[in-house]
This record gives sequence, structure tokens and C-alpha cells, in this order.
Amino acid sequence: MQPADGATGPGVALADLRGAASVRNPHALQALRRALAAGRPFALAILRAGGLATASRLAALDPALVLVLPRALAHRDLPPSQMNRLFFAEPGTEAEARLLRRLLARTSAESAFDEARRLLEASNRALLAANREFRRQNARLLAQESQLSAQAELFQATLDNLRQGLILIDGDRRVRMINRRIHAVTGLAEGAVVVGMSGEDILMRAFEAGLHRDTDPATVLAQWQERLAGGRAGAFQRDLPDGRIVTIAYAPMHDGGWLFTCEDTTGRVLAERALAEQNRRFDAAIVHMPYGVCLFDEARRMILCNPTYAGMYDLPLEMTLPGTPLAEILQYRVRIGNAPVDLEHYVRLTAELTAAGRNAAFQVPLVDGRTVQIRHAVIGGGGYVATHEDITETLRAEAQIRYLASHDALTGLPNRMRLRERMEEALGRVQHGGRLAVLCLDLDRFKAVNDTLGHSAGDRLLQEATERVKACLGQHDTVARLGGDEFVVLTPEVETPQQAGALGRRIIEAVSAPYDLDGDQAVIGASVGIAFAPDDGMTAELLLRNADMALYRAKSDGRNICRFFERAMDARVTERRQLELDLRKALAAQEFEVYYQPVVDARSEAITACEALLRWHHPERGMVPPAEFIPLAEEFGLIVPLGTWVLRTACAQATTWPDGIKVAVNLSAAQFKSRTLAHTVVAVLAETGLAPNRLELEITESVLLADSEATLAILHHLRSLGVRIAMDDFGTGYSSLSYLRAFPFDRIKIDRSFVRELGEAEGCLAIVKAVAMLGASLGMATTAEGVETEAQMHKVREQGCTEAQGYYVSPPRPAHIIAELLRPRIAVEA
Ligand SMILES: Nc1nc2c(ncn2[C@@H]2O[C@@H]3COP(=O)(O)O[C@H]4[C@@H](O)[C@H](n5cnc6c(=O)[nH]c(N)nc65)O[C@@H]4COP(=O)(O)O[C@H]3[C@H]2O)c(=O)[nH]1
Repeated sequence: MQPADGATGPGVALADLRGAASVRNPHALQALRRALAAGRPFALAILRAGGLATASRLAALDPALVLVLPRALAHRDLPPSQMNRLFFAEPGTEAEARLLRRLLARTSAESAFDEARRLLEASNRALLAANREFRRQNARLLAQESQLSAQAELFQATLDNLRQGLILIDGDRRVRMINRRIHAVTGLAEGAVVVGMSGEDILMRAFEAGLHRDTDPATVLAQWQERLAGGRAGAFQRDLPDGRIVTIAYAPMHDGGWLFTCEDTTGRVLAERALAEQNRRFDAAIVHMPYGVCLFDEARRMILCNPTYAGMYDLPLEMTLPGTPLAEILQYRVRIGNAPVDLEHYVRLTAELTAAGRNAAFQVPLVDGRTVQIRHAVIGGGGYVATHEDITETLRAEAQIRYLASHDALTGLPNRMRLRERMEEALGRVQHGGRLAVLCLDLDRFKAVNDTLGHSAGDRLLQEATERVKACLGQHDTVARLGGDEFVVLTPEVETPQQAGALGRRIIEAVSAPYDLDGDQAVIGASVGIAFAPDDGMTAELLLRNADMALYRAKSDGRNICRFFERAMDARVTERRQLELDLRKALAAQEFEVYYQPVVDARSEAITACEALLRWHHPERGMVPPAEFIPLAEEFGLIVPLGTWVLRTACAQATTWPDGIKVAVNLSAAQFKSRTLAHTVVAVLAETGLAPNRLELEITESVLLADSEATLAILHHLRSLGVRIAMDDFGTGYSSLSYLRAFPFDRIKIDRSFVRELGEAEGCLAIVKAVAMLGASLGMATTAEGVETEAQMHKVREQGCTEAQGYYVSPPRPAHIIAELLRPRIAVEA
């Protein structure tokens, strides 16, 4: 078999190898095909027995292609000269052996060739590997490219869906990128900002959109340039015309560009602003709080305090800084002298409260004399907040109020309330075997001093009398003023009634000594009533009542004396006392009424006048006669307002009567002493419009007895006004006649005691006659009082009395009945 020598190249067409499809070993054929398709030199094909047909077909195509090699021959052992050639030999034959020997017989040239072939093969393999790598890289790049484009899409989608609007400008101040949100957030029209436009253009668009409402384009531009020149990130807010608020943040990029983000922060900013406003108000409230406020943390370091707190304790600025330890502040306060008096207690108390998580309020006295009210409240985390209020003045005022509530302002003595407290204390001791004497003291004639010398003199007298009483007392005694001229002395230091009596007398003596009241001399007296505990009572009320009863007895027994309470004391005393109390309330309660008793002409029996007589309708006792209550009203200084009321009522009533009818009003001595009588009379006449000559004032001898000169002066004054003056109850006193000489009375009223006995006692008739004659000679009218019978009427007329008054004509009657009595006369006159 001839070897089909001859080089062949890769140029052998694949189509020419189609016949090789029937090669037994398909792998070999495939390898051959791939080698040919790749255009690379192939080594050899190893054909097994049975492959001859194929080899023949190959050889038919090109005999040079045919090479038959035993299977075991490694292709690398082939010399390069034998490459790309096909040899054919029957396996196991001599031809095959020869062929092999020939092929394997290497020459040096063949070796070089082999080497070159190996290199070529290596480079061929490298090329193949490079080709494979290139394809792999290419595929990877393609994959990367598609991944990048997907990522870019995702990125844009992400940008577009950001909450913020976004603009990226480059180093040339041109827009490189925006997202879709930018328009919605800023309120710019869609497409107003596009890639490529300049930053300045964006500003102008923003300006037009109202993003910079409060300024002008030039300023906006300047601000923009200034910001970018600064090269630092920042942010600012803008209020949009639609009410929204956008926050624009800007940050420099490494390439000289800037990233702007715009976010609708309306909700957050409004919340922040509201919070800021709230904080501002809170700060203002704290700063302007009228009391000090301080917060300390769990380590007792200051969190904050307000200026009032700092001011209260004169703390310098550094002591008010957050973090300042409380201990340091307290040390400082100790140094400057306004620390708590009991500092240790204060520190312990606040620590205990904080540890126990308890709120509390307490007062802390300071070394400088002030007192601070502290309200302590724990806060979360173990700290506390405290308010400090300087309550020094409040406490002082409260103490003052307490003092005033329990003391008499004029004398500084304990008042009734305080007296009660003292009595309760003293009675507590009596229960353990002690004794207590209660002395009720009443100043006699004090009201006269008050009325005549005025209230300030009266006040001085009370103060002086107080001092004198105090001077009589022992260390444990108490004197209290119950009001007016009433005092009470408590003395636990007496063993016997005699000692108490001696004290009472000492007091009377001291108080009764003359007083010099700025040049005016005054003399008063005092009466004392004494009760004992436990003998006369064991309650404050009972003891005071019994001592008062004894006082009453002292006064009615002649004054300037001391009386002890006796169980058998007259019930009448009690009753009179009650009457006094009722009398004080009666005027305001409108329990008084004025009755009128007609006075008639003795001859014609026509009414010439009516006498005003006061009546008291007591709510329980019924009608109380004036003889009972007038003296009491005089004694208690009530007669002045009461007398004025009667005068005003009577004068007003008289103006409703026929012109000729006069009205007579009784005056008591106390009314003259008040020194305002003349003024009162003038005022009442002016007020009611009654002619002065229709008013007749009746006075008794006792009025002239009290202070005749002053009284006469007032009487002259009144008479000069045209008011008539009558001498009442004439004949009952001792010096009536002398007064008749002293004052030109208009009328003498003969006391009814003489009239009553006209028929029985001769003397009475003579007296009535004498008085009538005297009156006639002095030009004074004479009225017989108490005419009860026709006979009496007859007699008084006979004796020369000009007028008569009494039950015979009419008893005193209410105003409306008198008006009825006077009516016929009006008719006749008409
Ligand atoms: N037995 C009897 N009595 C007769 C008769 N006619 C009149 N009387 C009573 O005699 C008193 C006359 O008044 P008076 O002597 O001024 O005596 C008065 C007067 O001094 C005083 N008084 C009454 N009203 C006032 C007043 O407004 N001011 C003052 N200061 N004293 C008054 O009270 C005294 C007593 O007054 P009354 O009880 O009203 O008593 C009246 C009167 O009711 C009679 O025929 N028989």
C-alpha cells in the first residue's frame, strides 16, 4: 500500500470530507471535522480495521490525505513533516510496521520541525484558549451591559419615585439630572426644569413659581451664588403660595457639581414651628413665673432654673448653669446667708421625697429671715421639679390678720374671741384643782366723755384706762376688751373672794382717777362684777353671764363698786339686762311707734297741740312703757338716735295737721349733751317743712340739772329760731322755780301728781293755782297734766290753767286716730 504523501492544508473543504461520515469511529471523524472547521492544522486520524473504505474514499479525494496509523501511536511522536497527511496501512500488517518505522525515524531536521510543530501546536492551543476566553469575555460583557441598562432603568424609576424632588447640576452649573418629583414638590410647571438648562434659569423659574416670594431675583441669585461659593452643604425652607412648605437641601459633589433635593416638609415644619412656639411660650411662662422654678436630675444636678429662682437666692450666672450640683448651690447660699435655717433637714427631706417618689409642699425658713414655700414634685428618671415662693409677706399678713382677729385694734387687748380661748385654757386648769376669777368691768360716764369731747378723746381715755387696768394685774392675769367700755379680767391667781374683791377695787380706784386728755379733764368711774370658777360655773359662757349679772347689780347699786355673783340674784336684773339687749336692736327692727296725746284749751276744750309719746312694740313682751326703756336708752347712749327719730317722725306728722295745731316732743338730758341737738332740730324742721313755732320741746328739770349753762345756751338758741320750750313735770324737783327765772319758758306743764290729788289734798289745789298765776305773770302758758275726770278739768280751768291734757280728753293714740280726731275741726274751719 502506498502512502499518500503530500501536504494538505486546512483549505480542504469540509464538503470533501462528507464521505468520512461512514468512518467507523465517529469521534475521530468529528474531531477531524472540528479541526478542519476551525481551520487549524490537525495531527492525524487514527483509523481502525474496517476503516479502509473510508480511507480509500479519502484517498480518492486526495491521496495525500490518507495515513493509516496504529491506534497506540501518540500523535506527538509524529515528525512535523508527517503532519497533515493521511497514511493508510492495514493494521497489524508489515506495511503498517514499515510505515510506522518510517514515520518514526527522526531526522534532526525533523526534530526541529517537530519542535516547530509543537510550538505551533502550543500556540495553536493558546490561540484556541484565547479565542475561547474572548468569547467568554464577550458574553460576559454582553450580560453586564444588559444588567447595567436594567440597573439604569431601575435607578431612574427609583429617582422618580423618591419623596424628594432632585436636581443634579454639574461643575458648569448645568442640569445633568432631575427626577420627576421635582415639579410636583416645588410647584414648578411640568417640564420647567430640563436636563441641560443652567442653574440660574432654574432659579428664575423657581422665583416665578413663588418659591422666593419675600425677596427679588437679584437677591435670590446673590444668595445662590453665595451658597455655592461656600462649597458646603446646607438647607433652607420656603413657604409656597399654596400654603405648603418645602425644605431645599444642597450638597456639593466631588466633581464640582451640586445635588439639590426639595422636599414637602409642610407637616413636619408646621409641627416644628408649633413646637417651637410652644417652647417659646413655655420658656416665657417659666421665665415670667412669679415664683422660682428649678429642675434637678437624679444626681441632683441642675437641669434648669428660671430667673426668679436665681434672684430669690442671689445666684450668680454660673450657679444657674445646667449641671451645677445642688450641693454647690447650697454651699454658696450658706456663704451669702440665705440658706435654709436647718440645712441638714432640708437636704434630707428633699432626698427622701425624691427617693420615695413623693410630691410634697413644705415651708422652709431661711437664715435671712424669709420663709419660702416649696412645692416639690418628682419627675421621670429620678429627678425633681420644685417651685419656690417667698411667702414671708403672706405669713406676716396672715399673722397680722390673726392678731387683728383676736385683738382689739384700739387697745391691743385680746378681744372676745381670744378671751374665750384664754378662758377655755384657764378652765382646763381649774378642772385640775385651780380657781379662776372673772371680773366684768364697765366704765361709768365714758359715753358722756365720748359725746362731749369727741371720739378721739374717748379713744385716748380707753387706751389710758387700759394701761391703768393692766398695771393692777399680775403676770398670769388677762384683760380683754369686749367692745365699747366693757372689759373682762381673768385672774387665776386668786385664792379667795376677798382677793378678787380687792383686785376689783384696785381697778376701780385706778380707773376713776382723773384723766388729762390733751388739756381736757375727764373723770369716769367703773363698776365691777365678779364670778368664780368652779363655784359660779365651769363654762366660759356661764361665767361671763354671771359676772355680767354681778356687774349689773353693781351699777344699779350705785356704781363705782364691786359686786359678786350670787345665785339668788334678782331675776329682774336678768330681765332688765335682756331688755337692754333687745333695745339695741329695736330701732333697726322698726319696733318703735310715736303716739300722740291731744292738749286742749282749758276753756274751749279745742285741741291746741299734741304731745308725741314714744311706744315700743316688743316682739315678745308686747307694748313696753317708755318709763322702762327711756332710762335704759339714755344709759346706753341710744337716746340720741332714738330722740332724733321721734323728732323727725313727729314733725313730719304735724305737717299733716291743721296749721294751728302744735306738736310737743320730749327731750332727754343726753340729747343736750351730744351738742348736736340744735343742729338736729334745725335740720329736721328744714327737712319736714314744719314752722318752728309749731314745735314745742319739753324738757324736765333733770335736763337743766346736768349742765345748766350749756343747756340754757342751747335752749336760747332754739328759742331764737322760733321753737317753743316747755318745762315738763313742773313741781317734782327742788329748784324748778329758780329755773323759771333763768329761762323764759313758753309753757309750764304741771305734773300730774298735783292734778291727781286736786280733790283730796288742799295743798295740791294751792300749788296748781300758784303755778297758774306764776305762769300768767311771767307770760307763760300752763298745762295741767293727767286730767282724768270732768271734775279735774273743771278745777284746773278754775285755777287758771290755760291748757289741759289727760285721759279725760284722750289717752295717747296712734297717728292715724289723732288724724281722725283733728278732722272735724278741719271741716269746721273749712
Ligand atoms: N295716769 C295718767 N297718765 C297720763 C294721763 N295723761 C297722760 N298720761 C301719761 O303721762 C305721760 C306724759 O308724758 P311725760 O310726762 O312727758 O312723761 C313721759 C316722758 O317723760 C317719757 N317719754 C315718752 N316719750 C318720750 C320721748 O319720745 N322722748 C323722751 N325723752 N321721753 C319720752 O316717758 C314718760 C312716760 O310716758 P308715757 O308712759 O307715755 O306717759 C305719758 C302719758 O301717757 C292721765 O290722765 N293719767
